[in-house]
Amino acid sequence: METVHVELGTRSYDVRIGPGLLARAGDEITPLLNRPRVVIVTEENVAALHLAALETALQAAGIESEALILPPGEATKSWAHLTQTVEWLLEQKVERKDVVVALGGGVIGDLVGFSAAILRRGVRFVQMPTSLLAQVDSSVGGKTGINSPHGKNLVGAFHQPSLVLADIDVLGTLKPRDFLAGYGEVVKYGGLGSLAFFEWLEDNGPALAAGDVALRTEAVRRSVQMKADIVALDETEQGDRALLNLGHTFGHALEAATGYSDRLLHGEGVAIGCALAFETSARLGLMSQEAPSRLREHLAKMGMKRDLADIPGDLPDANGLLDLMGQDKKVEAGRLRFILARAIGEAFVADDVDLSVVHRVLEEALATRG
Ligand SMILES: NC(=O)c1ccc[n+]([C@@H]2O[C@H](COP(=O)([O-])OP(=O)(O)OC[C@H]3O[C@@H](n4cnc5c(N)ncnc54)[C@H](O)[C@@H]3O)[C@@H](O)[C@H]2O)c1
Ligand SMILES: O=C(O)C(=O)C[C@@H](O)[C@H](O)[C@H](O)COP(=O)(O)O
Ligand SMILES: [Zn+2]
Repeated sequence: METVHVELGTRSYDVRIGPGLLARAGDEITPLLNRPRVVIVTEENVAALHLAALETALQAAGIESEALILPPGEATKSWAHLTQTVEWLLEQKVERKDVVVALGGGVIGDLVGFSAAILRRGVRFVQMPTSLLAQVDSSVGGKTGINSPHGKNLVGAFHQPSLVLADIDVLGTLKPRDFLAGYGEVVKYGGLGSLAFFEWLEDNGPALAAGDVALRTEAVRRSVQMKADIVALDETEQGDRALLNLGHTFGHALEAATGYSDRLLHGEGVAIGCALAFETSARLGLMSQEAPSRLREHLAKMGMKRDLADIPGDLPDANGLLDLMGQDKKVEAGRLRFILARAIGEAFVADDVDLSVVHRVLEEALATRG
């Protein structure tokens, strides 16, 4: 088993990564408990596949548990399900010193983390990420929240988990589309901070997607280590944490444009968004045209969405997409900021981007949709 430590002073915690962690959950969680009881929040798909195993593991360690099972999908990151979750936690008489377990993908992790942040002004929670996306990204770093009709993740809080248990075996039950969406965030790490990691993915991506547990563990470990290093330096995104947003200014606008639906999953939006951010960087003369082409080539080899043409149904025009970007949390004094790059692995936060260039990139990308 691998452990990545997230160093945040009194809010520090470990991320454990490896096969068989679900079965060890009781032993891992016991040291955190004030009494031998936890509450679990999960969703239907994950509950059907993995909740019984978790409950058995907790029972074996003498820990009682109750579970709330929510509907799956991005629409669950909503005011309605936040209310439902918080009211259920209160009904369960969850105390300040108790621990809430979030068992699921990024949707459950974000919703439950935010519920824990506001319940009795803050209770501890453990992330048990079950999707690739949640293991490499959303379970680590403490960004929690829900979506608003105005945009993605617009209501939330920074609330760090007390422990993250990433069981690599549970990735085996993911649908290929969900696995590849998570892979979009993995590629993002290479794109933002490490050409060496990107090259490793070019070599190992297909075997990793095919199910190799050692390669999956290594991809999760390296991604989480990169995120932990950035978060330790800038927990609340005053500066360089924004690099983790590579691809998201575009991606979040596309998710809003597609109604947070199955038309476009978050990780798919991120992959397309990374390609658009690289394309914009190349048009601005910051990087060679070879970089966006190489990124797209890798996404194509993995069988992933990489262009606006890969999104089914209608999309707004370039102005409409730029409008949606106006709700991005990186906006300062009314000005959009983008994560651009000088090369693969060399991203930076750009404050003064010529929006006519972004507009042209979007128009040309939209034109390929026929
Ligand atoms: N907080 C952060 O830092 C952060 C980072 C990245 C993404 N996010 C958020 O995460 C969300 C996306 O996360 P996601 O891609 O995990 O979505 P998700 O939680 O909807 O999971 C994707 C799909 O996989 C299914 N699933 C999950 N685990 C499974 C398993 N082991 N076996 C079979 N099916 C399984 C789910 O039921 C769902 O249908 C978005 O809302 C995004 O904004 C947050
Ligand atoms: O942890 C971060 O910081 C990230 O930006 C990670 C992203 O992958 C994630 O999607 C995050 O929720 C986006 O943040 P937001 O602040 O743009 O909502
Ligand atoms: Zn993301």
